[in-house]
Amino acid sequence: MSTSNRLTIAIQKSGRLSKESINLLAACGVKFNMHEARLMVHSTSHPIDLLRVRDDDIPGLVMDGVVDLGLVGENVLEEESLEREMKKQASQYRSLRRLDFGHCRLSIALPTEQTFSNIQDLDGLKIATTYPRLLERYLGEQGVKAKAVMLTGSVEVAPRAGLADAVCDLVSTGATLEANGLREQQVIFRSQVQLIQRCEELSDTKQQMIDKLLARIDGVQLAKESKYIMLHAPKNKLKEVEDILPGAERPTILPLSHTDEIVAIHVVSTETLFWETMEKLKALGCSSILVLPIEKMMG
Ligand SMILES: Nc1ncnc2c1ncn2[C@@H]1O[C@H](COP(=O)(O)OP(=O)(O)OP(=O)(O)O)[C@@H](O)[C@H]1O
Ligand SMILES: O=P(O)(O)OC[C@H]1O[C@H](OP(=O)(O)OP(=O)(O)O)[C@H](O)[C@@H]1O
Ligand SMILES: [Mg+2]
Repeated sequence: MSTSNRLTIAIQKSGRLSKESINLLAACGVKFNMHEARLMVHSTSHPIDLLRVRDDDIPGLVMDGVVDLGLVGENVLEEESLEREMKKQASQYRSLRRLDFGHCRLSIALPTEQTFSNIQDLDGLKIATTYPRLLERYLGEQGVKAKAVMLTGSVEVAPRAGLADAVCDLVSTGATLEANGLREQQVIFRSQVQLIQRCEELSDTKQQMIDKLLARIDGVQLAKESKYIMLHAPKNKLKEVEDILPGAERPTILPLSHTDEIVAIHVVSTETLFWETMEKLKALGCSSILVLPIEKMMG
């Protein structure tokens, strides 16, 4: 695989990260004809192949140099790194970008009725988790002597099933913990998706493709954070308007037909335009205030 000039990217086959991984590539202009059953998918627009696997396998595939790139949560990435370091296996990779999806945290949770005042209360407990290395590292740092019990799924039922006293699992909204009578007590790791690359030098062709992809990813991320703001403003209030517009250091000012008193202002802003600011603009005499999403950006 690594000798060909086709770039290989490992993504999660089906789960929390699948859709957004595909969407990110699509937003970068890399197109695929997805078929649920196909584990290897060739891009129809670029010499890029997708390998659709379980997310747990992605860090290892990159670290072993089987694929060139991988999109994976930092929780899985760090767990695999620690595991491999312990076993003295290859654990190197290059972090290319942190991406704005798959945000979650790894937290220790106890049954709601159980009291918890500080981390030492975990001493002597059994904690069920899919991330034993991350948990053991945290407990070690805190000097807590608790036991990690490895479960690959349904971690939240462990206390009720009598398998453990507590859990250490991924949390986003907290709904899963609540539904299982558990209360989040301590965050031990915060995670989002990373794009990673294997360490060995790649051919110039592949590296150029990656560099181009990264520039596009940056453009997509920037566009996601930015808004295009348009409004009509009284010419004699321009200074006040510019002062309250977020990120409006160099706005475009355009004349309007049939009037010398009003101009159009266009500005790209990476900050949120809050309702309060829009109301202030209106009070200054501005009108036709539009806030539009941006699809792509390049500096
Ligand atoms: N509730 C959540 N909100 C946001 N991101 C999450 C959430 N839960 C998990 N994630 C992130 O998404 C990744 C994949 O989660 P998912 O539940 O799909 O994994 P999985 O069940 O282990 O799937 P697989 O079958 O691929 O092993 C997690 O490793 C984490 O990085
Ligand atoms: O705090 P919440 O918003 O409830 O999210 C947390 C849940 O999300 C993840 O599971 P997922 O729903 O992806 O299913 P899985 O465990 O079956 O993979 C995670 O393993 C938790 O169980
Ligand atoms: Mg998994």
